[in-house]
Formats: sequence, C-alpha cells, structure tokens
Amino acid sequence: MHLPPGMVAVAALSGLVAVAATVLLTMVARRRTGLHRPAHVLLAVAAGVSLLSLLAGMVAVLSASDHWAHEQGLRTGWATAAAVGTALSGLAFAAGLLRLPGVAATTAGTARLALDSVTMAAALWFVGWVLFSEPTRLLGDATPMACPAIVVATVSAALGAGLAVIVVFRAAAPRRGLTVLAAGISAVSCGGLGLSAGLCQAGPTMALAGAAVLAAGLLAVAFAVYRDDRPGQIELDLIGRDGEYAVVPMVAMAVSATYHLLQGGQFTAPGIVAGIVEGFALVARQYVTLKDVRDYAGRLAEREAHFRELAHTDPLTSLANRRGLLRTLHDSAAAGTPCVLLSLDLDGFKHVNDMRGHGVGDAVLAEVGSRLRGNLRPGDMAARLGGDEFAVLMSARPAEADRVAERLLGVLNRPYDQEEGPVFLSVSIGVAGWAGAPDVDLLLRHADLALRYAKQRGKNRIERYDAAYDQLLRRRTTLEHEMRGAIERDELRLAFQPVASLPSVRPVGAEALLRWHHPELGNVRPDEFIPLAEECGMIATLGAWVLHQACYQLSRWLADGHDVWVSVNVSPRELHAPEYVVQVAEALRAHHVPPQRLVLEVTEHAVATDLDELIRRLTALRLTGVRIALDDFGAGYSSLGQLRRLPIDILKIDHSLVAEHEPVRPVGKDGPAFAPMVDIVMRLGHQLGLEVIAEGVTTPTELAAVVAAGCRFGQGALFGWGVPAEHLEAMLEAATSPGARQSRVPAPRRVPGVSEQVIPSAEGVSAADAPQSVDQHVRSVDSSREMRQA
Ligand SMILES: Nc1nc2c(ncn2[C@@H]2O[C@H](COP(=O)(O)OP(=O)(O)OP(=O)(O)O)[C@@H](O)[C@H]2O)c(=O)[nH]1
Repeated sequence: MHLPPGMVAVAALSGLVAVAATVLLTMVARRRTGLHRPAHVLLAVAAGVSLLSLLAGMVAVLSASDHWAHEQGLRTGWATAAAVGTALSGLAFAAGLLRLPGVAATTAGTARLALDSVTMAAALWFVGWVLFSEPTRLLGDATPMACPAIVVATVSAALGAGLAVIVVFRAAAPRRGLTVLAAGISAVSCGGLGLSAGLCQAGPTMALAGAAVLAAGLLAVAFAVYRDDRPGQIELDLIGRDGEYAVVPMVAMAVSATYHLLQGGQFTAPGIVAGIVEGFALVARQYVTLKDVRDYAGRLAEREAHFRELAHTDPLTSLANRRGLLRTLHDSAAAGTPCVLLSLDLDGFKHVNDMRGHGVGDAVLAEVGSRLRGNLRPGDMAARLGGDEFAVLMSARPAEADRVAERLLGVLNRPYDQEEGPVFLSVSIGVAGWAGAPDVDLLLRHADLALRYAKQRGKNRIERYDAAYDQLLRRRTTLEHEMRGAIERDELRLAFQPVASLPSVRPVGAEALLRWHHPELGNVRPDEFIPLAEECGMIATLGAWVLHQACYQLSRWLADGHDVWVSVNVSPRELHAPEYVVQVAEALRAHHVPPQRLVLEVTEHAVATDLDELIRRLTALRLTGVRIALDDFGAGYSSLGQLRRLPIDILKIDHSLVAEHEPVRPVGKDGPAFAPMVDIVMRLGHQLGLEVIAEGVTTPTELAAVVAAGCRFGQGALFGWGVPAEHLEAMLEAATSPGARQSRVPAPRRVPGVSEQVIPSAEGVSAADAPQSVDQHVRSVDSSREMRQA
C-alpha cells in the first residue's frame, strides 16, 4: 500500500520514539535497586509489550497491499495481535503501578485501591461503551466490530486508566511525576486501542495516530521513571476524599446512561455488566468504608477507655486515685451497697523523704500500694489519695472491716526493705461507714475525721468514726483560730510551779507554765492547746512570748532580792529553729537577767531525733550562759549512752519513777526506806556531774524517798501547783530568812572542752546580780506536763 511520506515519517518517528523510551525504561529498571526495582521492571516489561504491538502494527500497515480493505481476515489477525499486546501491556502497567512503594502497602489498602480502581474503570468503560456502541457509534463504520479482542483490550485499558487516576488522586503532594506516569500509561492504552481499531476497521490513518499516541505515552512513562531518580515512598490516603471518588464515576455513568436512553439506545449485555460491576464495586467499597469506620470507632472507644482508666489511676502505685475512688463510691451509693471506708495515712512519712530521699519515699509508697493490693478481699478496692494518704473501700459489715483494718495495720507496719537498709513506718487508720442513707461526701469526711483522731491519739492505731469527733474537730478548729489572736487579746498568763530545795522544802526556783483563759471557752487545758500549737506552727510564737514573760518576771524577783531561778519549756520545733539561740540571748539581754538564772527544759522527745544535731543546738544554747535541763528523764526515750553525750546541766526525774515505785527498805538491814529507781538515777546524775530534780513529788513518803536518795531539789504537788507570780513571790518571801539566803541554784555541769568562763557557776549569784526592776505586769502561763501531774 502506498502511504503518503508524511504518514511513513509518523510511523518511523513513532517507532523510534517507542524504541528509545523502552530502552530508557529498561536501563532505568536495570540500574534501580531496592523496593522500586520490581515496579520499574514491570513498567519496562509493559513498555516492551507495547513496543511489540506498535512495531507489529507498523509492519502490518506498511506491508499491507492495495487490497487491504478487502482482506478482513488479515486485518483482524493484526488487530487482534495489537489488541492482545495492548491488553497485556495495560495489565503489566497496572501491576507496575501497584508495585510502586507505598501504593499497595497493606492488604486492606490494596483491596480498597482495587475497589476504587474497578469503580473508576467500570465508569470509564461504560462511558466508552455508550459512545462507541449503537446508536451513538462515534466511529461510525470504522467501529471495529470484527475484532472482539479489542473489547478485552478496552477492559484492560479501563482498569489501567482507572487505577492510574485513583493513585494520582489519592497520592500526597508532590505528585507531578506520578501524574505524568499515569497520563503516559493511559496514553499507551488509548494509543494501543486506536492502533488496534485502525488495523481492524478504521484504516491506516487511525492506526498511525494510535501508534503516535502510544509512542508519546511510552515517552511520558520513560520520562517520569527516568526523572524520578531518587524515588521515595508514595503516600496514599485511602480514607479521605471518599465523596469525590464515589460521586464522579456515578455522575459520569448516570449522564451517559441518560444520554444513551435519549438517543434511543438499548442496554445490551456489556452495558448491563458494566453497570453491575460498578454497583458491586461501590457497595463493596461502602462496606469496606463502613468497616473502617467501625474499626476506627472501636479503637477510639478503646483509647477513650484507656485514658479514662489512666485518669482514675495513681501512676506510682497503680492503685485507683482519688477520682477513681470517688467513682466507685458514687456507684456504691447509687446501688445502696453497704460500704466501709478505711482512710490510711503513714505516720511520720516526711522523715523518710527527709532522711532517705524522695526515691526511697516513692519506693516505700509503691510497696504500701502493693501490700494493700495483696491484702484486699475480692471486690474491695484500694486507692492512693495523694502523698502518703491511702484508702480502702470495702463492701463489708463493721466487724469485718475492723478485722481487715487490724490486718492492714500489721501488714503496713512491717519494715520496708530498701538498698540502704530497712525503713520502719507505722500507719494510722480511720474507719467509717454510711451514716444512714449513702452520702459519699459524708463518708469521706467521717473516715477523715476518724483518721485525724487516730493521729491525735498517738498514731499507729485504728479509730472508728464517732459523732463526738465532729464536736472535737469543731472545737479544735475554734481553738486554732482563737489561739492566733490570744496574745493580742491578752488572754495568756504565766503560772509558776515552785521547785523546792530539799530537805528544807524552801522554794528556790519555778517552772514557768503557760495558761490560756478564753472569755467564752473558759480555761483551755494546756494538753489541748499546746499540741495544737505544735501542729499548726504557733508553738514558736507562744514559746517566744513565754520566754520574754518568764525573763521579765525573773528580773523582777531578782530585783526584789529573791534568790531564785526560772525554767522554761522548749519545744523540739523551737530548739531546732536556727534563730532560737539569738532569741534567748536577746530575751536575757532585754530583761537584764543573768543567764545562769534561766533554765531551758528540753523533753526526752527531742532526744529521740538526730542526736548530733541536738548536741550542736544545746551546746550553742549553753554558750549563752543558760543551763539546760533534760525533762521527763526515765519516761522512755533517751538511752544512757545518749545521756553521757548530751551537754546538759540538770536531770529532771520523771514523775512516773518517783510515784510508781513504792519506797523499799534495804534487804536484811534496818534503815530508811528508799526509792530504787530514783536512787539509781540520782547516782547516775551525780556520776555525770548533773544536778537532779525529782518531779511529781506528791506525798511525804515520796519526799522521804527522794531525800534519802540524795536528791537536792524537788517539784510536785507537795510543794505547790502552778500559781500566779504574786503567789510564788509570797512563797519566796515567806521562806526567806536572813540566814537562808545563800544561793541554791543548781550549778552548771563541767563539760570537757568548754570553758568554765562561758558557763558561769550559779554559786555566788546573789541579789547583786539582779537587774533593775522592769515596770511591766506579768500575765500567766501553763504546761501540759503539769496537767499530767495533776
Ligand atoms: N516520696 C514522695 N513523697 C511524697 C509524695 N507526695 C507527697 N509526699 C510527701 O509526703 C509527706 C506527707 O507528709 P504528712 O502526711 O503531711 O506528714 P507525716 O510526716 O506523714 O506526718 P503525719 O501524717 O502527721 O504522721 C510530705 O513530706 C510530702 O512532701 C510522693 O509522691 N512521693
């Protein structure tokens, strides 16, 4: 067949371009490594198949005789070959696209992509079917009805194009290279179809046009693959933009179907099949989408539950936190379940943090959590409410709850083994149940009140809520509030309890005791308000007031010529305050009191804390010239070894040693009765160079026993209670006779390494030492110890 030179040139050029593109694709595929290699090999194979179709078509066109128009069988053969090539290359291109990294990353993703592609392909094919079949028949007589293989090629082409459109549509930017690739693949398929249709029926012009489009498509594919020198992962979003993907093909099908009907067309099998495929693909896709949504909602619900649980859990112990406990409490209240709440608080836990560090503190708290968890009954819950505060909620009767509380007390009091040695702790527990109708706030308050009561009553114990606690708490709150203004309102007074010289029982000293008289509350007991003052941080203020008042009164007595000393109780908190030494020195200076006339009494409780620190503090205090008395000796805390090291001057034998032991007579001997414990402490005190005062002397028998033991000073009911300053002054006056006015102030102890000049002896202190009288009225005072004695 003679073709115009222009057409021959187009054929030759198309062939050359296709060959060049295929060679380029092959080279790129051979060079490529990693995940992109299989994809690019498939693209190169697809290009090779397309090239073969194109070359076969060109050969057919160029070698056709002039009888080409009448040689339908021959044309069908060439057209079928080109159509098969087009179908195969279309499938290979689709496979290459799918193998691009990130396109079909997961099975579920691939299924979604395939369904989307089928939806798009079915719509494309349907539109094509409407345009090229009866009655529209765009190609008219050139419609290749004699070559059914072309129909197969159209399906492959539609699938390839559909997939390409979806991949481009779903890919994240930048996607220029991907678009060129997709356009190239679609062009190769369209060109192949044109080539086949031309060979089958439409003639050489269409065949050559198809070949040119096919070659251009191959060039685009090669260009896209070649330019993509460092291919990355394609990110497909298969969830977003669902609306567009579903609507566009459906609209296209609806419009073309309407058009087809308007043209008087009929829906034959191919059109119906395309419609059915589209419908199934859409339904399947919707099903997958629905499943995605369900899975997503399920995951969301799981996460929400997880975060909700986290919000109700204490991270350190993995127990419930306060919110978790409240939730369960409210549930129990709504169900009307019988409930008992145990409120637990570790005793003295801050010392664990202070002495061993927060890490050990945390480890102990975690261990408390696990011990609680390990000792619960099924159905009960434990919670950490914060800090060292825990709670246990039980569905139990009161008796059962008490048993559990006892068990927990024992379990939590066991030592907590840590790397640097065990930590010893105790716990206080408050127990409360519903008060009548379930009321969560009330239950919490009652359990808390019971716990506070357990703390107040000495810790390491269990207290069950009692309605009386409410009144106690109210009084406590009132006292705390009123105490803050007690000094300003002039409600405090000092009382002085005489210390007698023995055996003459002449008053030689006095212990200043704080008293509080409130206009409405009346006399508030010192054993009630002093511990409260310690807890609420008021003790330092009260202590400073007592110190100044005591010094003032002492200065007046000394000015009046009385040979007397005054002692003041020092709380552990004051003792450990760095500024306390300065306060004492200032008080002495302000009232011109000779330091040795002031005795500071520290309790044995202070000795139970850091001994070295206590020694440093006491030494600093003694440097001011005051003397130190160890109060309540024998009540239980200090060891004899500690006593030897403490820089003190006076030992006050606890009243329990004086009162609890009946004086005995020496075995097998006649002689005066003696108190063995007092005797031992006396000997010990004298051996250590300490002066000894017997406290709590209430009967003549006890007096005889302490005198027999060699005790030179006594204090107690026998010599007088705490009285106003004027009364003590009267006692001093009455007892004073010109011959008895030598000083009976206990001498300071000689402490090795401390200059005697610094701790002046009280011997020889006389009225000459007394300061000028200060014109100020003394108020009143008080002490918890005195109450115990009472
Ligand atoms: N290690 C650690 N300590 C904590 C944590 N939360 C709070 N604390 C500390 O726990 C201590 C709780 O002290 P309190 O209960 O007030 O006092 P306490 O020493 O136990 O005295 P009582 O309760 O009166 O016996 C404080 O020192 C807090 O700083 C925590 O998560 N880890």
